[in-house]
Amino acid sequence: MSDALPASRLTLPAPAKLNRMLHITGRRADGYHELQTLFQFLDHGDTLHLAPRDDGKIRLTPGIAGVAPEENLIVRAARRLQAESGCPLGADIHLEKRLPMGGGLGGGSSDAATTLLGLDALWRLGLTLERLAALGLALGADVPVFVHGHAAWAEGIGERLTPVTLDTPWFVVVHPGIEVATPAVFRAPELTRHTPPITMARALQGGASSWRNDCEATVRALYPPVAAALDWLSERAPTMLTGTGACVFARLATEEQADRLLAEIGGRWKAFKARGLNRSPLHDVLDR
Ligand SMILES: C[C@](O)(CO)[C@H](O)COP(=O)(O)OP(=O)(O)OC[C@H]1O[C@@H](n2ccc(N)nc2=O)[C@H](O)[C@@H]1O
Ligand SMILES: Nc1ncnc2c1ncn2[C@@H]1O[C@H](COP(=O)(O)OP(=O)(O)OP(=O)(O)O)[C@@H](O)[C@H]1O
Repeated sequence: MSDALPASRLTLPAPAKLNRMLHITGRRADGYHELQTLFQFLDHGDTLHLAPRDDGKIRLTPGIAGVAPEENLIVRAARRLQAESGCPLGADIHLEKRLPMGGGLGGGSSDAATTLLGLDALWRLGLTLERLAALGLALGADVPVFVHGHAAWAEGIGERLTPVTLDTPWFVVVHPGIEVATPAVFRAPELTRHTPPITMARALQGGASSWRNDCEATVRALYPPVAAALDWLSERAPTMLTGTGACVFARLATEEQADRLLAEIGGRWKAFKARGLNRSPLHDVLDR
């Protein structure tokens, strides 16, 4: 690391993810659930602007309503990176938030991963993706896939990753207007926790029409607005829940079909269209 303050500043994407399928295969002694899931990125997400500071302070603007600065995953990621590397530099970080919170789109995890990779570059630390992913895992189960930046088959709690290449359809993502608390879904007694593990080859061979999300029945029961959005969209295109919700996504073959569906949704819900991506746009920008 050089002594001089690096002059550069970076504008970086923090893309959303979808869980194209999600099975719950068990529960560990610490309460965390063993999953098998396929992660894919979207060409839609938050944007972070990062600039180094020479006084070691981490300043985030604007804050997120309801999230204290020291709890914000961006600030926590920056502090962990300082602690891990001993770097004396700080950062000014400006967040353009587009992804709904508690949406199952991994917004907070993606913001954390973009912070780790962005500050590693700005502070010229040269940490490996493996080390950054290990740092990130302590912040959230979904951080490692955003750090590695490739669509993946994930096992464990989401940290054992194998890169995959999935179909890249268009999606219409609908936010049913409520926030789902991930811990509440994982605490629910009726959640199915014993789907027999399958091989990655079998999951991929079945293809999109065979994929499902084990959280769906529980989320439907706990959050009727999610059930309503799933029912309405399913009549128009193959539709699934991402993560533990609240967002649901319809799969379309063409952008025109996505536009038609968005038009039909009108003002009923907040919704956006996006294309599935097998490589994170963050890694395209940073060329990692
Ligand atoms: C379900 C997924 O959306 C799939 O992508 C994610 O694994 C959830 O990731 P996340 O929102 O980053 O969740 P975390 O902040 O790691 O965990 C929130 C809470 O959900 C529960 N949790 C989460 C992940 C997991 N594999 N098992 C769990 O039981 C735990 O009670 C945990 O305290
Ligand atoms: N930078 C951040 N962006 C969003 N949420 C944050 C951030 N920092 C902390 N949080 C907290 O994390 C919680 C989960 O946010 P997030 O957007 O990651 O949910 P999610 O899309 O459901 O994620 P997942 O798919 O990983 O379950 C929020 O409710 C909020 O309290």
